[in-house]
Amino acid sequence: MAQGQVNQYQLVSPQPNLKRSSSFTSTHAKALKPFASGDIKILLLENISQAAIDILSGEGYQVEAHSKSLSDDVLIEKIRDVHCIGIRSKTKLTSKVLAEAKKLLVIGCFCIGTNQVDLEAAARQGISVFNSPFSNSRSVAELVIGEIIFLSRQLGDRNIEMHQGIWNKVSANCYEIRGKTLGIIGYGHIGSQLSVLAESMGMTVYFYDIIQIMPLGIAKQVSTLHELLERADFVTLHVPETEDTKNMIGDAEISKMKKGSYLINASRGTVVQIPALLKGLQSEHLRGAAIDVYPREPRSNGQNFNDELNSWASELLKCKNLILSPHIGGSTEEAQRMIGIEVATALFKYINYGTSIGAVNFPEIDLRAIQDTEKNSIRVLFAHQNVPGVLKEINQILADHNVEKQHSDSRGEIAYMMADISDVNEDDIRKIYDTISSAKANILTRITASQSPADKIKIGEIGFELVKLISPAFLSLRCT
Ligand SMILES: NC(=O)c1ccc[n+]([C@@H]2O[C@H](COP(=O)([O-])OP(=O)(O)OC[C@H]3O[C@@H](n4cnc5c(N)ncnc54)[C@H](O)[C@@H]3O)[C@@H](O)[C@H]2O)c1
Ligand SMILES: O=C(O)[C@H](O)COP(=O)(O)O
Repeated sequence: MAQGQVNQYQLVSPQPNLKRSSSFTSTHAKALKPFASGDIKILLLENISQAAIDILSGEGYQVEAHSKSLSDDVLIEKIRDVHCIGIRSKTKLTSKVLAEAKKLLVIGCFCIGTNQVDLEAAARQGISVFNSPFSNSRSVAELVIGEIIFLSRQLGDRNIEMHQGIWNKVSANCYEIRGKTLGIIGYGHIGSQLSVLAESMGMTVYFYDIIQIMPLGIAKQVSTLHELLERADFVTLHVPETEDTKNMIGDAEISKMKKGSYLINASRGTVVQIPALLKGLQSEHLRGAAIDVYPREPRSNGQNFNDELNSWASELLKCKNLILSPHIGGSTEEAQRMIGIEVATALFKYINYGTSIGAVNFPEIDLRAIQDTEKNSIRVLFAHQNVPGVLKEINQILADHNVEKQHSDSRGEIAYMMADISDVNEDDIRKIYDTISSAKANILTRITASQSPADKIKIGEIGFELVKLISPAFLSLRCT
């Protein structure tokens, strides 16, 4: 083991739903794979912040970072070999791609949206998924405020004209935003921040959400989407992509909007039907629109966005007072750094200690840190099918040992148990691992060091205790 690496050992059991290579699955002994932090491979795509790379490299992992997303073929090739993948909104982790991810333990979405990942398929394979639920909310809210002013003053068009050398000083159909009504669809992290900013600029705010939410400031919740559309001068969308929000805004909704109103979409490209938007702008029913997200988006910078938008792209580009931006709502230095730190921290805590707090598809559990009194301690992490009798079976195995602490929870079809066991020797580790990982309901069994008081040197020491427990033969079985 290279000097400076954290001595972290993880014994990863085969996942019954996946076809592991025969050498991996033939015997439990062969499946038992102690490995160090330096064996953990992390693939980061889509220009994830240096802050994340620093944290993950600092943990001793092998980090491969790419500035763009990968084609499906290359993604499948690469995902086969990694324990963790970090993505943003472009990379689609479908069940087909995940089926190839035999070693994958965890996915980090370095953004808010998680619609690009098949969350259920991931959970079924024992792969937990983390995101950053609010680190870019402020950036999106500020962008939308800017767009409201830009649209109201036709600033986008004046800017294009000036770049073409055209002086066109107009006040017709240019307005202050003070006293106008903002309609927010989706009053979550972004929608509610926006509400406060808009009110501070003299706007009246109404919002529509599927759940009852306490309004901030003097904003008012309305009970139907149509009511919101009829009231607002500006309609802005801040909903996640779900079955309900797909095609949420079409011809019928745009015709309900006030004549001369504006539409803003910085949520997901599937929420607004572009042909309907086009019709609204061409007929001048809408006085303008700002769009940050598209049904299909290019994979990397420099790619032609027209090709991606297909048939209606050229018509859209002819529209007046239409601001198009390349999905930059959350793209600020501040947001990317905060997201990098937040998600990378969740990833290493999951990899090292199994902590699943904040996971979006997995039961969320953690245990208090290991105490000095807990000598030669291991943490057993057991993701399993949520069926009756499993814990009884597992606790019969653990009953022979000193269980310092234990926590178990379920989420849908998946359950997850974490237990810290002290005073174990090499035979105990092997036996615990073999018996738990061969339980019928097993999805993924891991054995790792317990969490020390957030102190890497201490974790190293715990790992070092395990080095002494695990035979050299075990140590030579490394990640393949
Ligand atoms: N353009 C960007 O760069 C960018 C950046 C961040 C987030 N986003 C998108 O914005 C979305 C919202 O972000 P957030 O942090 O505010 O999410 P959030 O989960 O905090 O809030 C979403 C709100 O939408 C509501 N909602 C869900 N379905 C609805 C429906 N059918 N009708 C009305 N309301 C509904 C929810 O109840 C919730 O209050 C994200 O899911 C993401 O897709 C885009
Ligand atoms: O879901 C999000 O946070 C936004 O859509 C931003 O996505 P991005 O990180 O790909 O810019």
